[in-house]
Amino acid sequence: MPQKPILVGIAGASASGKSLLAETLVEELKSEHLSVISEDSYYKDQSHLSMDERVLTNYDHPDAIDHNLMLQHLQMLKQGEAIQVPTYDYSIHNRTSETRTVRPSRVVIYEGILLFVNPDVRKQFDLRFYMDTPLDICLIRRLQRDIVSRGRDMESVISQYMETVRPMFQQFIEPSRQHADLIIPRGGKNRIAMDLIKTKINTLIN
Ligand SMILES: Nc1ncnc2c1ncn2[C@@H]1O[C@H](COP(=O)(O)OP(=O)(O)O)[C@@H](O)[C@H]1O
Ligand SMILES: Nc1ccn([C@@H]2O[C@H](COP(=O)(O)O)[C@@H](O)[C@H]2O)c(=O)n1
Repeated sequence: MPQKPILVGIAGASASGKSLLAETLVEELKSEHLSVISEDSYYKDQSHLSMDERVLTNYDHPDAIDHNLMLQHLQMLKQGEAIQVPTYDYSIHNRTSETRTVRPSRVVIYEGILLFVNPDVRKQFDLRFYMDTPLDICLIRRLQRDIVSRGRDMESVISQYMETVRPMFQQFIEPSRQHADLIIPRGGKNRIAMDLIKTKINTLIN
C-alpha cells in the first residue's frame, strides 16, 4: 500500500518566516519523515522572455505561479507517487533545467505566499498555517535577504515592494488567512506555536 503523506501548507507574506518555520520543523522532528517544497519552485517558465521582460513580471500575483502543476503534484503525493519539482533561480527569474525528486514522506510541507488563494489547491492541505508577521518587519527582512541571497539591490527591492509586493499582499495574501487552521504571530521563532505544531504532526504521524 503506498504511503499517504500528511500535507501541510504554510502561507503568509514574503519574508514572514515561512521557510524558517518549515526548516525548524525539519530540524526538530525526525527529518526522514519530512520534506519541504517551496511554492517558488512553481513560478511559470519564462525562458521565452528576455531578462528585461522578466524583471517586469508581477511575482506576487497568482497568475505568476503554475498552480495547476502544484495541484497535480499534491494529488500525486496523496496517491503515494513521487513528484519532480522544478528548481528556481531568482537571479535569472526563471526555472533551471533541473528538477528535484520528492517522494511521499510521512509529512510534506509546502510553504509559499499564495498557497491558500486557489480553492482547489488549498483544500489539498490537511493542516494550514498562516504566518502573521507585521509587514514592516517583513520588509526589513526581505531587504536584507534579497540583497544578500537573491542578487538584488536596495532600490530594486523597494520599488518592487511598492509596485507589487505590498498591493498583492493586500489583495490576495492577507485575505487568504481566513482559510488557515492556525494563525502564527511573531513568525518562525514562536516557540509555543512550534511546539503545538510539532505535537499535532507527531500525533498524525504515529
Ligand atoms: N523570527 C525571526 N527572527 C529573526 N529573523 C527571522 C525570523 N524569521 C525569519 N527571519 C529571517 O528573515 C528572513 C526571511 O525569512 P524566511 O523564513 O526566508 O521568510 P519567507 O520564507 O516567509 O519568505 C530570513 O533571512 C530569516 O532568517
Ligand atoms: N523572480 C522572482 C520570483 C519571486 N520573487 C519574490 O519572491 C517572493 C516569494 O518568496 P518568499 O520566499 O519571499 O515567500 C514574492 O514576494 C516575489 O516578489 C522575486 O522577487 N523574484
